[in-house]
Amino acid sequence: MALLTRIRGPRDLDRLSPEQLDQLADEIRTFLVDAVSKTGGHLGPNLGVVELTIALHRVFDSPKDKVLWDTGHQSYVHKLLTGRQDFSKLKMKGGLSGYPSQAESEHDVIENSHASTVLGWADGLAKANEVLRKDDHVVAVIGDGALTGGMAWEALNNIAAAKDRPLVIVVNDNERSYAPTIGGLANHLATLRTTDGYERFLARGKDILERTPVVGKPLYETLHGAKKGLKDFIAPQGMFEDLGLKYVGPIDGHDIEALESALTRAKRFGGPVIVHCLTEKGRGYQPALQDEADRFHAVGKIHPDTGLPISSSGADWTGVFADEMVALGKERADIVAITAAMLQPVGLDKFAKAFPDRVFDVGIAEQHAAVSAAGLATGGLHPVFAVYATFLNRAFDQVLMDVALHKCGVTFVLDRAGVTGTDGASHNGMWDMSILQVVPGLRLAAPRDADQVRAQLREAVEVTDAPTVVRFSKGAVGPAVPALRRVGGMDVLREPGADRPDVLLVSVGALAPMCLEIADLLDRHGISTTVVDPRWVKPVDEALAPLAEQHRVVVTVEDNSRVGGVGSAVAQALRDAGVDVPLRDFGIPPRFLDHASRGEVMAEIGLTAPDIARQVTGLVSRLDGRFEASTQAVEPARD
Ligand SMILES: Cc1ncc(C[n+]2csc(CCOP(=O)(O)OP(=O)(O)O)c2C)c(N)n1
Ligand SMILES: CC(=O)[C@@H](O)[C@H](O)COP(=O)(O)O
Ligand SMILES: [Mg+2]
Repeated sequence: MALLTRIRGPRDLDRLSPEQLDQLADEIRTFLVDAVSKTGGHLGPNLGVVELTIALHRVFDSPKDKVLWDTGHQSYVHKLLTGRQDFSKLKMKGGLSGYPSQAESEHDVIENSHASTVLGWADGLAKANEVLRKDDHVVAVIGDGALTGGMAWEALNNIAAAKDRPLVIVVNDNERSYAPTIGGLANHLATLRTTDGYERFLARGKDILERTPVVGKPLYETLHGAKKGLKDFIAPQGMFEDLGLKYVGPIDGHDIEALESALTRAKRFGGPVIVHCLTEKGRGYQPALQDEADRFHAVGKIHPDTGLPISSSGADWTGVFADEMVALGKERADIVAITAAMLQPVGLDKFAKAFPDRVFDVGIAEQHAAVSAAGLATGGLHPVFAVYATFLNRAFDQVLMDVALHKCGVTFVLDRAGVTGTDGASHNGMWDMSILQVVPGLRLAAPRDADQVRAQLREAVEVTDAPTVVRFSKGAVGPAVPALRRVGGMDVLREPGADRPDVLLVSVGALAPMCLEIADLLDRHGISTTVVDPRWVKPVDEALAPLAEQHRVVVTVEDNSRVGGVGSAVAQALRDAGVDVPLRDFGIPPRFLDHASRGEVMAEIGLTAPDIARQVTGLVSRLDGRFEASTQAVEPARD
């Protein structure tokens, strides 16, 4: 790492020779494989942008110039070149974030990790430069996958309209999101990729053309003068230029010299310009290149030599869903699946293999996925849209106005719900149960174990006149949590050992084992507890209020924001039913949570059995005190 360790900031790149730059690129790849194999992280995307990042930081002057990354997962090389080379705790508590982070560096302008936002940011920053008469440059790097998101096109529509507002858009085209990028845009990029376009034609022939005079001028200048007509003659430039954006490319994204030349021209252009760079995801690392599924998009800890995972985790929630979808698909020909560019991560790859004609990858387009699902349902099918909980945030209006208002039978399967931890604030699935509470008719299931995932998915796809949601956690699924009996639609998981129970503990989803542990701890303090799993947390089960009435305190525990979540809904249902039992809701505080392991985050926010048991014990003793105090106060009066 002779060169890399000497790079403290982007300007240290300026003095390196072309040979040294190539050596630096090699060192960076070695560093990435070595570091990320120890911690896990986004290996494939970063291996693909090594030369591009070097070139960007040589041509532009960050942080004066703003370099933005969409989605943000490929910013590791940028981190390495901007003074952050300690990757030993990548994505861990106290270590580097897996995404751009303002707290880490002045070179990180935005903190992003939800895709397709960067062109909007760039548009705003470029407009601010114009209004404030600043000459800083704005550069937005966007992948071919992120470019499938509708927000990117809303931004392009604005960007293209201002011909004199400088903005450099680098399209990092590696032909893949996780899997190969799909759709008309992907096809168009493929055409541009293989076309010997105008730029390339001119660049290749420049020497000859400059030496060839035509009517007193070199042919090169003559051709430049002819511009558009000539371009169309050589190769249609397609939609970027038709939109009004200057197109430069395609450029070999692993050739630093070619990249610098293209970026320098783009920087001088004085208007919006697209620089189309061709890169290879997983470049230089055989295990990644051989991984057809996702080119090591995001790995756990791996053996650096083989790329094999260090430990294979047991059955996970996603896998349970994946298998049940295949079973359902065999039973019902009307069930179809939708993914927003995450076929494998959400477990729909098995369904796709079994029923290739019944799965739709819509690109990184959650809003469109929801509306398209409404169309599929109206057309007579039952769509299951499997998506990470945090990414459904994007499609709230579509769930409300298209799916729910139209009473469409669409099932949303929310993977990675609750605290996910290491991906930081943006990836925790902690808002779904709040935002979805307000959707009329929507029913939401939070299965507590694998059996319940299967059972509740089946119940969900039976619903034909409303949206249904099934949400589950990230990672390994725990052992089955048996029910003792059913009250209404709810499972009683633990009966109180007393005639007059103290606490009704309402457990949400995967937190069932923790709630049983809380009940055991309370038992040791003489507090008797019923633990109930409502299974369907929206609407609140009608049997809950009568059950609550038999207890002295209701406690809800959920891995969702405390604001507007299940606890709030239960409190409202009890009020509506005229049940006056004190309620204490435990959930995630309404703040953005720093990256750390799931366990560390849960401990930090007090979502652990000992923490909750301590607080409930305090609450019950305070109630006891109040009861005794009011008895004492009343007694003298009676005398
Ligand atoms: C709104 C949203 N949906 C889904 C994702 C998950 N996701 C992260 S990266 C990625 C693929 C990005 O592809 P591309 O932009 O081409 O970048 P590459 O990894 O190929 O470099 C997806 C789907 C996300 N981050 N944000
Ligand atoms: C950048 C992004 O949004 C995804 O790549 C995400 O980080 C993957 O998360 P999982 O590792 O939980 O699949
Ligand atoms: Mg890509």
